[in-house]
Order: sequence, then structure tokens, then C-alpha cells
Amino acid sequence: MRIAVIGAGGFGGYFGARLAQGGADVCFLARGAHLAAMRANGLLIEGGPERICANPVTASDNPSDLGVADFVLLAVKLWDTEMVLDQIKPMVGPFTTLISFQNGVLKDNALRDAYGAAKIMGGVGYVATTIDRPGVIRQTGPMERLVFGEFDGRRSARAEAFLHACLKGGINAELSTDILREIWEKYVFLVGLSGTTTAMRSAIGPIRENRQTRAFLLDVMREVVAVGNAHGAELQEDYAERRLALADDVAADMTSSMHHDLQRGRPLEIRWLSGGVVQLGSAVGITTPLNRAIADILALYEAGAPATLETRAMESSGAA
Ligand SMILES: NC(=O)C1=CN([C@@H]2O[C@H](COP(=O)(O)OP(=O)(O)OC[C@H]3O[C@@H](n4cnc5c(N)ncnc54)[C@H](OP(=O)(O)O)[C@@H]3O)[C@@H](O)[C@H]2O)C=CC1
Ligand SMILES: CC(C)(CO)C(=O)C(=O)O
Repeated sequence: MRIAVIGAGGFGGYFGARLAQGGADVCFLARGAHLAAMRANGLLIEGGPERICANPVTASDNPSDLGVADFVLLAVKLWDTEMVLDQIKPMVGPFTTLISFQNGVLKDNALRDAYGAAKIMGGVGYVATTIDRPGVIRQTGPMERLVFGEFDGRRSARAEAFLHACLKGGINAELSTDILREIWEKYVFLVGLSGTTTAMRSAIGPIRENRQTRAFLLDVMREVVAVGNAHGAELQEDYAERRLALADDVAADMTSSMHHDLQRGRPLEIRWLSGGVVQLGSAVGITTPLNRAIADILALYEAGAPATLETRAMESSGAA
């Protein structure tokens, strides 16, 4: 089974390396210094319970070099989606299945528009990873879970085959018969974690300990539950409280991929996370003031670190 991982970063690099470890024929669409390092030294996963090294790895920045795959796993940041969907045409054949493990609930619309609903399975992933340096992914917490399935709930042969490949790689993988609900469930936790850790510039530990920030986290997630249910997600009424229990369970120094991006001055996926809640809420007449506040607070950083007044002054004087 040939599995193409589109984006060899924190998420794609980690799960791609595990799939390769289990014997799957994995290839990566990667680029820049990270691609060069992967070609030279393989792909290393460190910092977690197990050190994994996939070497050699098949990787290229040219989709034609990689050829048609049985499974194409999308793991680029959401702002890169449209571009890669166009770029990967040479990798999608008549029997190819695409699964997006990107965050948010709007991601699969773009895949359907590009390749048709029959080729798409739904997916969500839980892991805490980031590119540490070219060729090296750092796992920053032990959380690991991959869930996927057909949107009509069937346990199809292709879903079973992918499950088999994941389990062989030691991945904590599940085939879901209600993947849309799974996607919303992840969204509740993710929006709470990413919104609070990024806006407050803090790992989850202090946020859940402080009475005020804990209440804020819970209310952010309650807004997502209300919006999800208005969109037919069928989440339990106390689902936000349940997710708070998950936030209590993770390591105190755990944070979100969006917080990592902020720390590195990279663009943020905020438009699809708290911003997506605001958008989906307003479509069904639900106001989401806390998510709006988070999206507004982070708007200055959405395109990456804004230039400081000092840098601007240097640029305008020609000194930079
Ligand atoms: N990391 C995590 O812990 C988790 C992430 N997710 C989700 O997974 C998705 C991916 O996130 P993450 O792995 O953190 O992101 P990363 O930025 O770590 O990885 C994405 C990688 O894809 C590369 N890429 C983008 N476009 C192309 C292209 N056209 N050709 C080749 N390579 C390309 C990027 O290169 P470059 O750096 O040059 O842009 C980067 O190396 C996001 O939606 C995120 O929210 C979900 C769960 C957990
Ligand atoms: C919430 C978490 C860490 C779970 O995988 C995540 O998806 C992210 O930070 O992007």
C-alpha cells in the first residue's frame, strides 16, 4: 500500500514515520531545508516515549516524482490547502483515497470540491509535535490518537486497510462509524486549547489551575458545542465539561500547535479555529463572544509576527 503524506511537518512527519516503521510504503511531499535534511539523514522523531528514525525516506517537492498513491494524507497548514490540492493532481489516480488530518471542521469541503466526495474519508488526529530543526520532529507530549472513517459510517475495505497499516506502525488508531461527530469533538477541545494557550501565551497547566482562566476555557468550549449542535453534530449537552476533564488529564506543559506557531512568529490557523466558530455560529444565528475575542486578539499575529516599531523605524531609515 502506497501512502503519500502531504507535508512532512509535526503531524505528517510523525504519523508518516510511524506508518513507515510498520512497513507501509510511505512517501512525503516536503520542501526546503527540511526536505534536504530528510534526504540526507532521514526523518527523526524525538522527545516522545519512543525515538523513531525513518531512513532512508522517499521524499520530493515534485508530486510527479512520487507518483499515484493509494492513500493521500493531507497534513499541511490550512492556508496551504488550496495550493497543494492543485499541486498533487499527479498523485491522485482512479483508486486513490484522500484523508485530511488538518484541524478544523471546514477542511473537507475543499477536498470534496477538488476531487469529489467518493474519494474522501474523514479524519482527525491528536498529537503534540512540531518541527524542531530540519529533518527532526519533536514530540512535546505523549498524546497520540488517529481516528478516521467513511462519512456514511460504513466500515469499508479501504478504511480497514488503512487501519491495518496504522496498527502495524504502532499508532493508536480507530475506525469511526461517526466521523463527523469525531471531527466536531476534536474541534471543541482544539478550539479551547489553542484559543486559550495562544491568546494567554501559556501552556495548559496554569490556565486550568486559575479559577478565572479555567472558567474562560470552559465557556470557549461551550460556545463550540452550541454551534456544533446547531450544525447537527449531536454532541452531548455537557460535552464541554467532558473536554475540560481531558484538559485536566494532559501534561501541564502541553500546549497547542497554534501556540507553537505564535512563539515562532509563524502565521496562525486562527481563521479556521476560533475564527471558524464565529463564522459557523453567525451562519446559524449564534453569537460566540469569547471566540470572537480570541480571534480579534490574535488578528495582529495571523499573518506571522508583525514588525515591531523598532524594525519599522530601521526599515524606513534604510538601516535594516
Ligand atoms: N503539530 C501538531 O501537533 C498537530 C497539528 N495538526 C494539524 O495538522 C496540520 C499540519 O500541522 P503541522 O504538522 O503542525 O504543520 P507544520 O508546519 O509542522 O508542517 C507542515 C509542513 O508542510 C510543508 N508544506 C506546506 N506546503 C507544502 C508544499 N506545497 N509542498 C511541500 N511541503 C509543503 C511545510 O513546509 P514550510 O514549513 O516550508 O511551510 C511544513 O514542513 C494543521 O492543520 C494542524 O492544525 C493536528 C493535530 C496536531
Ligand atoms: C489539540 C492538539 C494538540 C491535539 O492534537 C492539536 O491538534 C493542536 O494543537 O493542533
